[in-house]
Amino acid sequence: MTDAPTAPTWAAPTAVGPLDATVEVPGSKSLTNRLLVLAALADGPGTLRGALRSRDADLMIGGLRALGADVVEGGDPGTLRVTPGRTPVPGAEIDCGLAGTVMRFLPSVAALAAGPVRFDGDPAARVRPMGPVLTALHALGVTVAGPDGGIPQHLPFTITGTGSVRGGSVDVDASASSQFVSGLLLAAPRYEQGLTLRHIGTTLPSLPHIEMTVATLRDVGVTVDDTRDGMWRVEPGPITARDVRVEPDLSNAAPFLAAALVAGGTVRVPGWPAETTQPGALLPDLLTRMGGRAEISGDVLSVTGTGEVHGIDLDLRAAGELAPTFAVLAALADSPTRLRGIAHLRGHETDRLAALAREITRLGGQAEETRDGLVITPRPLQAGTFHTYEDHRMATSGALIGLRVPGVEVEDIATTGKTMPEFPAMWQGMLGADA
Ligand SMILES: O=C(O)C1=C[C@@H](OP(=O)(O)O)[C@@H](O)[C@H](O)C1
Ligand SMILES: C=C(OP(=O)(O)O)C(=O)O
Repeated sequence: MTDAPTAPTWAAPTAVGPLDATVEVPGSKSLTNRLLVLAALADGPGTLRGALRSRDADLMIGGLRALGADVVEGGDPGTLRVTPGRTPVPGAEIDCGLAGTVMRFLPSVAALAAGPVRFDGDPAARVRPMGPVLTALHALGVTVAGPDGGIPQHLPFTITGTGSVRGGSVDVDASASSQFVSGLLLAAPRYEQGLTLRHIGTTLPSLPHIEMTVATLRDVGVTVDDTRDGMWRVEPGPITARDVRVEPDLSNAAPFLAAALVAGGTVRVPGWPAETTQPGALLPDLLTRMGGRAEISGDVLSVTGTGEVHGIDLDLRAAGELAPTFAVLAALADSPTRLRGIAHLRGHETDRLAALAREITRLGGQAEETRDGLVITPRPLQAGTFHTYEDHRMATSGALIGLRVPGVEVEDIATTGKTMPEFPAMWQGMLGADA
């Protein structure tokens, strides 16, 4: 196991005392990218306020522009005015970067174009699973081609539409990613017969993210029936243009709130929604189970810790994107932890189960992969490089370990730009230090 970083490292600051910080987190990636897609397919111009500006959001904006939508900043960077193109433009090239939401949400939109639209992304994106969404589009009469013949299972690929999509019924195995379902449902109101989608896999991750898709569709006037488990029916019809405010990204609040448990003291996040479909809604309960105290007062969530962290047995199927934060919390706990239900993390930005096990072990901890998760047994940790594999949540997790363990160097902290470019300054700000 080599320790040589492949990108510059960032010296993670250690906490010198209990925290007392208020951290404003930027807009939700998942909501921003859904609302952008719906705005681009709507019946008139619409506006997003408090939208995330980050690599994933900019890639979504770039993809939608390539498909004919006009997206402009209105005043401040978080205000985006979106004017739909009359029909998606053929001949477009879409760079998905490493964004699951772009590679899984835009093929069903590109299918509405009359002509080819080519998709590609980062080298690391070319191993993320795509097969089920492309097989479904093929079954709905859309031409899908990859470099090797057959239905492609990964980027790159080309979608060639005829100007309209028939729609109808499809079976999709979404056990590798809920985004297969969300991507198909988002464009479905624009399909002639709408869409009936049935999940045929044994497990279904990230159900809150599918509920988020259903809620955002309903908010723009689309009729969705989700009364049967593992089945969704989207009726064809117009998508109403709207002026919407994006909630803060609760998953990106996770490392800051978890910091209160690691360093002791209190971290407050304003703008905490009273109701939300974001999986981060689980944070107050989960952080309490690991030794913190959570309080919601008005729209401010406060988490207070003592520096003591307890191990947990946790099924994170519904909220896999929280797993990196909880894995490193577990490495700093006073008893073992088992994380379950997250086999699909092997297809995230990197194989997160392997990456977390390797990096925790590299610092002297004990973390083992199981079939569907991790078992982490606390051990004293030591200085070293925390490798991040172009994964924003690995980078924020390395910072969290560094609060407690002096001498942690986080490789490529800039990779947090995927969803939170301001992370290094926000982290220093939480510690009361200058960036
Ligand atoms: O639809 C979304 O916005 C997301 C769904 C989830 O994907 P998976 O179901 O692939 O885990 C989540 O992990 C990802 O960060 C965002
Ligand atoms: C899995 C994640 O991202 P993506 O949207 O690229 O799938 C994530 O942000 O944790």
